[in-house]
Amino acid sequence: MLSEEKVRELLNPVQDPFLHKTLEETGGINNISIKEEKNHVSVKIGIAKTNTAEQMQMQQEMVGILKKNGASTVGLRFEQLPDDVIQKYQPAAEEEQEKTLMGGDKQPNFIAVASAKGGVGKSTVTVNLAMSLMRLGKKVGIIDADIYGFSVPDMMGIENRPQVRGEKIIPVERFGVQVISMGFFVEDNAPVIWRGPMLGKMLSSFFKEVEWGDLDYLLLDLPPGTGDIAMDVHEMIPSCKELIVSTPHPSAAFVAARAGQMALKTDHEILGIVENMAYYESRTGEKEYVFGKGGGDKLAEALDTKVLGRLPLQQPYEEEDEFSPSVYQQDHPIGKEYHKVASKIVANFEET
Ligand SMILES: Nc1ncnc2c1ncn2[C@@H]1O[C@H](COP(=O)(O)OP(=O)(O)OP(=O)(O)O)[C@@H](O)[C@H]1O
Repeated sequence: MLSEEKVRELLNPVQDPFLHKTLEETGGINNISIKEEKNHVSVKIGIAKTNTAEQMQMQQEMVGILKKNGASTVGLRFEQLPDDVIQKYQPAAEEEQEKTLMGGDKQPNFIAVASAKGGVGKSTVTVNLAMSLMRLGKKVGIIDADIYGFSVPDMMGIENRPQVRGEKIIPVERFGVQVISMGFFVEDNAPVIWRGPMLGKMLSSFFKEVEWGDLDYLLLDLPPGTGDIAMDVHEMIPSCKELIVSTPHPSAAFVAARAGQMALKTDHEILGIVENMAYYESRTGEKEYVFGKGGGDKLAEALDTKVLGRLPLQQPYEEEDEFSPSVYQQDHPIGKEYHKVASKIVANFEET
């Protein structure tokens, strides 16, 4: 016959699946009751998140332990641990989870490139920022997760597909940057109806199943908006910092502010804002503010951050770049502006 002490002793080492601490440490074992005549054990368990697949697994594990040790029937009830307990252990648990995200010892600095709406140049900025970081001597990877259009491979002129080595996917290297795009895995870039959970899974397999090597920076080109995918990223990579791409039109900035607000809410640091299509520079060097002016500054003020760079509308008369029309070389005026943005970003990461 099991005693209350014995039940506690048996369950003490079981781990809270979210906090990665034992139930003994979290104080998660409550109200043990034993009905001797039926040899029935019931326990109330406190864990960080209830009604999850992890809870089911834990339940099976605990029922197994108690039955193996003599209980005929087991009744477990789960409740959420008090907030102060969760807050005490959560940060360490998140760090732990992040450490194992990509398998290796060293985790890269994560940058999520976000925009509130499509077509503002988020992918263009991702690609060029990656190039500039690489030119600063950093090892850089890109995950193109913008399900509304996987534009990174085209922008970088990538025609080959990733190789598979053993169980791992080898990213495509282009101009010294490692690239994985969801577009590599869909037939002819065919539109797919993506749903939040699918996307989250896809992202996490990009972390785990891709042989990234030791990266310094991993840039995520996210779908525009503040939807599920952004939430998934926030949850998976708490240390991820956000770069927001916006256009100079004040109302565009207003929309982008919503994305930024979410980053603030979830404690994500905002690196800053890149204002794209900020002006048009005529042949004579005059700047014309085709899409208005001041949006980036307004947004920066609203989000308590800075405008890291302003990129002009690309001039149509320029000769084709050696790479591809969207990738600027180091000595190109736009390439130089990206270099400045990249340097500020490196400084941000290196001082924190
Ligand atoms: N500064 C610029 N001047 C001229 N054209 C630009 C500029 N920035 C981006 N573009 C063009 O605008 C289009 C959209 O850019 P991009 O794909 O980078 O935006 P996006 O925000 O990632 O869009 P989506 O969310 O729809 O994928 C592309 O054709 C790109 O070449």
